[in-house]
Amino acid sequence: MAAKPTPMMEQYLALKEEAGGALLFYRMGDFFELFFDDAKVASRVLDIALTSRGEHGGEPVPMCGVPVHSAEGYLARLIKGGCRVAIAEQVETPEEAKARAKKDGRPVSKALVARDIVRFVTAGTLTEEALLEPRRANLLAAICDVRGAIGVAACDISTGQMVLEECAPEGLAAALARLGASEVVAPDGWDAAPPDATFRPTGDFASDRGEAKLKDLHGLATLDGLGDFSRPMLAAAAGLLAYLDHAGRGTLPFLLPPVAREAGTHLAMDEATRASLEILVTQRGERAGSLLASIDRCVTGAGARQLAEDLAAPLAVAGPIEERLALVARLHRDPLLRGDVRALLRSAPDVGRALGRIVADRGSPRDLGQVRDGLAEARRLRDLLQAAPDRTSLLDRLLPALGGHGALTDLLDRALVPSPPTERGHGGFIAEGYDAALDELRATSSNARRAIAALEARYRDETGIASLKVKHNGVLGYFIEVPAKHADTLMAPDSGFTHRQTMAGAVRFNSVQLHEEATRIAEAGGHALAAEDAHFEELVGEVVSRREAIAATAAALARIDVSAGLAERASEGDWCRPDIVAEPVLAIEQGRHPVVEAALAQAGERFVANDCHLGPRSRLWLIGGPNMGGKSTFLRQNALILLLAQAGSFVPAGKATVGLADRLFSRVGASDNLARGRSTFMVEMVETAAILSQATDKSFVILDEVGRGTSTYDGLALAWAVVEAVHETNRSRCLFATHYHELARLAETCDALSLHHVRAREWKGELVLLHELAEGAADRSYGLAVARLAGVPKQVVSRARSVLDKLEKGRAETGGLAAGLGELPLFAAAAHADEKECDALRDRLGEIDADTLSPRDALELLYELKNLAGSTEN
Ligand SMILES: Nc1ncnc2c1ncn2[C@@H]1O[C@H](COP(=O)(O)OP(=O)(O)OP(=O)(O)O)[C@@H](O)[C@H]1O
Repeated sequence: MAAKPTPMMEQYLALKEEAGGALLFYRMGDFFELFFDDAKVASRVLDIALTSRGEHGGEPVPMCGVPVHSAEGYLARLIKGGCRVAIAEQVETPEEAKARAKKDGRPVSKALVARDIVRFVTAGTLTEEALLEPRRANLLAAICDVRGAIGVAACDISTGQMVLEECAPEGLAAALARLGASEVVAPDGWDAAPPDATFRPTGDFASDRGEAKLKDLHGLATLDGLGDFSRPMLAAAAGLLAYLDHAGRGTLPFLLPPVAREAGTHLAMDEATRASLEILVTQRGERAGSLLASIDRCVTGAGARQLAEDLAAPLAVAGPIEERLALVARLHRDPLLRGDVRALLRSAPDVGRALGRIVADRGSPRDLGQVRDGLAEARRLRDLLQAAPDRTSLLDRLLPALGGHGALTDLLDRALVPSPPTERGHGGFIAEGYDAALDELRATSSNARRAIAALEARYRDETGIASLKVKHNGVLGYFIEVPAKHADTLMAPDSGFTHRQTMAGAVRFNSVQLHEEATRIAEAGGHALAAEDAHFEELVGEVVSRREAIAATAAALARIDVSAGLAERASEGDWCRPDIVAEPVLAIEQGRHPVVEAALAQAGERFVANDCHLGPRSRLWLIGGPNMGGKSTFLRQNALILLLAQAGSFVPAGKATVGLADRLFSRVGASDNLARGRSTFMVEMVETAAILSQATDKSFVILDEVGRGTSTYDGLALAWAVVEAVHETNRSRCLFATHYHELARLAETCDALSLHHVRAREWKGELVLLHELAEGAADRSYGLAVARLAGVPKQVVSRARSVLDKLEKGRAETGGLAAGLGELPLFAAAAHADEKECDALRDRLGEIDADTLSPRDALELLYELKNLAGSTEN
């Protein structure tokens, strides 16, 4: 029979049950211990030793532990490793536990300290400076379905921002891709949720609870003043708030009033487009090499976070884009002002995140210091900008938010030392002169310290022992120490010293005077600590009461940093301000790809700028040319230019006119893509299907070698049909790169399609890629020349040459791959023809009176119908 679990094990198991899927950090003295499977997971993720302790059910219990004082670093690694952690703290002292046991009549010696889970630490609920990346937002999102409409609530509890939105079920993946949340919460058993979501009870996602909770949180009678929130939005908000409440064990973090995100105000991009354009991270998941990394010149973490948000969700409305552009232009024109602004911002701490910690009750004296310094810097920035001529409308709106904190900064200035510590418990952060009583207590301590120093000198004199020292440690407090050989003098009964401890080479003593002085220090120290603690609470209260105004200041600082950073980037790279227009055009002169250009510059090479002119009469460009010729680069650079323009940035071009797009699509051919579980060709087709069903005449689409993941004939046929569909039905602006020369014949039937190619030359047998775009179809592929360039052995290339000669001869004789396509009706006509055949089938079916058919007639009819349908099969 297994032994009964110990009381401690019982307590552990109950807490573990409460922790559910989270690892349980069980506080034991100076350590957080983990047991059973939790210990195995943690020892693997943290690479720490797995030991065991006692037995449970006859088996040794696996265990590992981390010291409390360095727990943050371990937590960070566990969270990065995809774990969630429940922190179980001791919630009473051993003395209290004993007293409780005594009261209940239990043996005092076995009294167990009560423990409770005080917090769940999860990827989306972090506020600690050490656990957060300064330049990345940390979002928590909650999603749910209310009668077919999806509600999405997202917040960044490190800064308090909260956004609610609604979308169609098909839009959920794109919304989540845009948010890039660290953690997603969804109702139990909802299969449309991402599999790695945190699932919570369905009852948490009730819209009326969401509404009531938000009103309560912000002290409002109605939410109408904040925006128009739909039921799905409020249901998602309810799920989000319930999860935060659960994670914080009843304490909600800092949340600003929610903002409703309106549909149609932003440029829509799906997950595949984001991935292929490498906007925030590259396809390998790294920031270096992304668009963001190549344009981020922000000098503050908050600015970098805002820039990432701007790039993830560019705008689709001209007014706000122009406002952002005007501010970038103002700072671009004036390098001196820009330099001053950036210098001020550089020394501003992260006010938003410090505020987030303070409001969440996890703030430190250092956080108060950061709020003080950040607000002071904001005021200086306001003074600087207010004195500058030609302020833009955005700046005029931001300036008031930079000031208005005079009373608070004065208070913090007077109250805090210049660099307050991160530890609140040791005091030392309240400035001298702020509180006379505190100063007195400190004076008492330092007088006593001086008295102790004087005692040391006196005792040396009196005993004649020059090596006598007064020391201090955590266990004994103050004591007198002499080398063992002199101990006898102090051991004498009338010496005035009392023996405390004998060490290897030294002996320790106490004296009445020393004890008195030490007590004075301890008492004064204790009172001083209590006084500082009370001041800390008051100051926190002051900051909390102004939290919305402080958050507005933090947001204004971030926006100005983004604008100044973009202006800096524009002047570094000679970028231009784009003209934003409503018509569906994209006219780029001397456009460049910011990431490729920077990479080439590092290698000492020059990027060849190219023009792009898409408009109603020429909205689809078919681009051919050799491998490595620069087709993909050209496609992407134009997509990025449009994206940057709509995010309110200058663009890497000599001149740019950008017609606002509602959606941006980017697809790369199958083999360029990383395998994602499905066959690469399947992925390509799924993504192409999404474009054909969603792109509009306001969208911009780049398609790179669609169809190359399958056989030549299938690939060509698909590419042909896709180009026709985009041209005839979607009517989007589109750049289409292809290796199929045969597609050039589409120019004969599609009037808004034009042919282009990237230029190359063979010179003295070598291939020279000019990376220059020219009009007209590509003359040949240069595939073999590229293969030679890449180092394919000579014999293989020359063998390929003879195979190619044969193939080309065959093509000349038969008319090639596209022979016969001349007679093919246009896409729209073909689609119509399909409908007709389908209708014939329907008509015939309609004529049938099933009740009167004999079995023989039925069989014949089946053959007839099959025949009819046969003409539509392929
Ligand atoms: N405009 C340019 N100026 C200078 N170098 C360029 C330019 N465009 C591309 N390149 C260089 O050529 C390389 C290949 O470009 P890219 O991938 O765009 O070619 P591609 O035509 O799409 O090739 P493939 O058909 O093989 O996919 C780039 O990595 C870059 O180094």
